[in-house]
Amino acid sequence: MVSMSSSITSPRTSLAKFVLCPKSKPFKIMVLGQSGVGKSALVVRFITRRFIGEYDPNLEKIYTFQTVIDNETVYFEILDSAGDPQRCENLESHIKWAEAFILVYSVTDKCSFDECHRLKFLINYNKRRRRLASSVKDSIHETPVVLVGNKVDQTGDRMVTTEEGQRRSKEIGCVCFHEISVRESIEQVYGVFRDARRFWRVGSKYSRGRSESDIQTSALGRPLSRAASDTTDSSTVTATSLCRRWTEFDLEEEQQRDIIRSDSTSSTEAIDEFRARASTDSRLPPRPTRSRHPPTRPLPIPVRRMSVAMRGNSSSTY
Ligand SMILES: Nc1nc2c(ncn2[C@@H]2O[C@H](COP(=O)(O)OP(=O)(O)OP(=O)(O)O)[C@@H](O)[C@H]2O)c(=O)[nH]1
Repeated sequence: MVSMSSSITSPRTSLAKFVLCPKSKPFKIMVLGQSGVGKSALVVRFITRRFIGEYDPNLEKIYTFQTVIDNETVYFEILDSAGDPQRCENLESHIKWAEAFILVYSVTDKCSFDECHRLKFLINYNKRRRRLASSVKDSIHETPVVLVGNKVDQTGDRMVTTEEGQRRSKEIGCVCFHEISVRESIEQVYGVFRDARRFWRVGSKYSRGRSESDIQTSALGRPLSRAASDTTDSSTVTATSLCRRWTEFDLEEEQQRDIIRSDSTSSTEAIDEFRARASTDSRLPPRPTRSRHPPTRPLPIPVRRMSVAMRGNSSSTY
């Protein structure tokens, strides 16, 4: 159990609080995932910088917290959804409330990994319905979902590989993917919230009227990737086995590299295969016959233009 009564509020009271202070528009983020994956640990670590081992699994709270991200003060409202999301009655209304999501699984629990698929579907479903009801401008703004594989410190118990996490992140359309240990590293935890905020910011700028190409460059291209690695300190560098972050852009790049790699390793096989195909033992299927003189295209029927002498006519007769 953790005592954070001063910063814990219900959605309604916290909103009322922020209405009184118009400058502090909160950034509403929801942490979702199966029970026991470390959602409360993640949120409390972000807020207090401490790892607290045990939490009441039935406490569903909104934490309000203020910090600086990219030189900007951000007022977080973090909803830590509690317990089993399959039994949570308010899940859909909570999803509608949030502006960004952190979808957590434990790398030591395959079920929690599979659950992310369902939860992402639920997010899409509820957000899409909401967008349809709102303006066209809002509909451009996708809600960012960051996929997080937690408990990488438990190396012996790992059931989900890094590659599976990367692939899943791309399949279900998350903006980026992190593997972290809430227990081991505050920097990794901070990186998750920072990216959620960054992607949300890019999306909201987009919906305020920036061109699509601008957004793609800054959200998935070099500038943002570089910005993320700017803050990479020694702990993040040495912890490549413990923590890595991938944007969709990075994944595509890695896939392309894989393709090149696989091409180069199988080059001799490819040559052999080519040679085999080049053999004329008449077992190859016949090529489709192509006529020497392809049928000429029918010429367009000439359009006859008729000039009508209007002289002497009154146009009003038409
Ligand atoms: N080894 C390890 N254990 C962790 C880590 N993060 C959380 N835990 C432990 O995992 C257990 C569950 O953590 P919680 O934060 O309560 O998980 P939750 O997702 O909030 O669970 P519910 O409240 O039931 O939804 C606790 O015993 C934590 O101490 C981690 O990074 N490494």
